[in-house]
Amino acid sequence: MGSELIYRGSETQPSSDSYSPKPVKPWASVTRTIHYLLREQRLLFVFVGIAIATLIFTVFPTSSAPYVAPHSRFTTLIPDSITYFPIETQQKFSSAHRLGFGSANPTSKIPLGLKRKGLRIVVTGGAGFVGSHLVDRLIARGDSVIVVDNFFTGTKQNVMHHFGNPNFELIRHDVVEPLLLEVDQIYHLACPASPVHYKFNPVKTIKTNVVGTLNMLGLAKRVGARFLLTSTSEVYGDPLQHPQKETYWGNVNPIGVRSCYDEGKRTAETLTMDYHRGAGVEVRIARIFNTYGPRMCIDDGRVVSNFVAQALRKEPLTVYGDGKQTRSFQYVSDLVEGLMRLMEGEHIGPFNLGNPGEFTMLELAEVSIYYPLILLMN
Ligand SMILES: O=c1ccn([C@@H]2O[C@H](COP(=O)(O)OP(=O)(O)O[C@H]3OC[C@@H](O)[C@H](O)[C@H]3O)[C@@H](O)[C@H]2O)c(=O)[nH]1
Repeated sequence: MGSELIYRGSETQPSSDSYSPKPVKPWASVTRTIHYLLREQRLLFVFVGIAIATLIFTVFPTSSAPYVAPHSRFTTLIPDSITYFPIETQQKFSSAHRLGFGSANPTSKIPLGLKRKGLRIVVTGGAGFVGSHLVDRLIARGDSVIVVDNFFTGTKQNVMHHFGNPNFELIRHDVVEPLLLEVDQIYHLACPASPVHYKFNPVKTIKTNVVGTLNMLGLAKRVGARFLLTSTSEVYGDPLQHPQKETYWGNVNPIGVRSCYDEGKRTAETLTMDYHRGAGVEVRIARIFNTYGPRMCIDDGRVVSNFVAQALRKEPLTVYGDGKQTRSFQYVSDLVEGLMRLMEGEHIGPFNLGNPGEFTMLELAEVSIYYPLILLMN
């Protein structure tokens, strides 16, 4: 008897034992669902739910909406060229911007507990006097920095304290040649800035300013990076207004010995604004005034380093002309602070970065006699 209770799967069950339910009418389940929905105003709740969802998605569009440059006066879309990159890269890039991390909107609040995401930043001329101080600050902030420098006026010594840091890379490269790097921001500093250096090879100087800036703007457009041009107070030339405001168009000699730099930077500014208007690149323009500080070469040729070196050597100070020409001077850390704030801020057109006070060269000479003494006492 017991053995008969054991189910033998392989054996065919007698057809008389098999259960055969009544065939289901195909429309029965549909009518049941309709009845269910009509009872207790369930259909009404469904419609109310749909209406609420539609309202939410209309008022707060989701991440599938295309990114619109928040600071652009022309609210242009990020260029299609971002599709050159793998899908993960696109997602990383676009989500970083939408979340407001790093660059998109400095005023947007980062959710509590979420650490600021490090940016990938290229600094052209990053081994130079100003560039190396900027690199120090960016690395300290937690960003990944790629320095691009041809070492014409920059030196490895200025950045060698970062060698071995995984967030730091150094590329020997001249910006007059194109370069493709995947980055979020570009600080474009590469160009000799001291009159002695930029007059050394004027054709190379203007080429660096025009072709070099064109290449870096092309890179910014291609990868959707924000671009900062370091321009100069020299775009005002021999100014007829004091102090110079950004709205002043300047008084520049187009054929003088300084024109390779002055006109080169003016063209670089033009290119920068045209890439913004024409291609939607997010741009910043810093007009940098005379800057001094550590890592300035003693043979830089600019007036501060000349005066300090001469005073240390107890040589007479070389005041050119009548010494009544004026300049405004700023310490390098103030400039770097200004560059970073400008990059993260909203201002798109040119912005003066310099101390508002103006010194004559005669006044500076007096200060310089005492300044080296302070250095020696320390
Ligand atoms: O030994 C010197 C050197 C310079 N000078 C004078 O000091 C003034 C300042 O000259 P600098 O060589 O320091 O440089 P400039 O102020 O002309 O330009 C500098 O500052 C602005 C930056 O954007 C430029 O890139 C940078 O070259 C000039 O009038 C110059 O003739 C001297 O009187 N003696």
